[in-house]
Amino acid sequence: MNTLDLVTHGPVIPVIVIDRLEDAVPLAEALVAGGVRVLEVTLRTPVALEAIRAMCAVPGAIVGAGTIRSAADARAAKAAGAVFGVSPGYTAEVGAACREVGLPLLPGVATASEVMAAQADGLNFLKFFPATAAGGIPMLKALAGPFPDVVFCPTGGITPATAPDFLGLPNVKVCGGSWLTPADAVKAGDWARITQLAKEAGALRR
Ligand SMILES: O=C(O)C(=O)C[C@H](O)[C@H](O)COP(=O)(O)O
Repeated sequence: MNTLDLVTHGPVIPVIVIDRLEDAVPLAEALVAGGVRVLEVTLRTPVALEAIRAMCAVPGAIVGAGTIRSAADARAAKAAGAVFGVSPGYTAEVGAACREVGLPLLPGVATASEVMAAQADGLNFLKFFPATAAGGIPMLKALAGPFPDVVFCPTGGITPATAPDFLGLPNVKVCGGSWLTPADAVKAGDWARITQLAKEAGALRR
């Protein structure tokens, strides 16, 4: 798989935090039912790898691991069944580990130097993180000049209200965000609400 294939499934990649393993499968099913198949599960919680393993069995789900910060994270994500990895920033170590284990990487960048480092390692589809705090739409427009060959997935601080403006940029093909899986909805097991949020995200135009 090429990470750019991920953009063909819809305009939003949900960023998911799983605290309770038993939420993993119903949450993935709720998102897929709403038409959102590409799922980024952050490695922020102790059950994240087990959650990835469980979610991979959900028909239609395309499960990746977020918060890849080290070679060990890349190896663990691959072993858990993740089909892509997302990192908040980029290091050559993480890039090399992902290549070694065969985990397509969507690496995070926030500056021109980081774009250059990622491109030097052959990566041209990049997460712009933290999108809003790091300059938002003006920054993405500015980066389009020197980097016409880079496609971005802005993530961080994006809302349903601001997503359409990001998605309207020529160098943005998809955006990421946690709003599809509000913590209170997950805690309450309100899967219908998550399916509805997924449907609304899928309808955002780009
Ligand atoms: O753990 C990670 O590496 C991440 O994935 C960071 C997330 O991309 C942002 O936290 C997105 O979160 P929101 O700003 O709530 O949409």
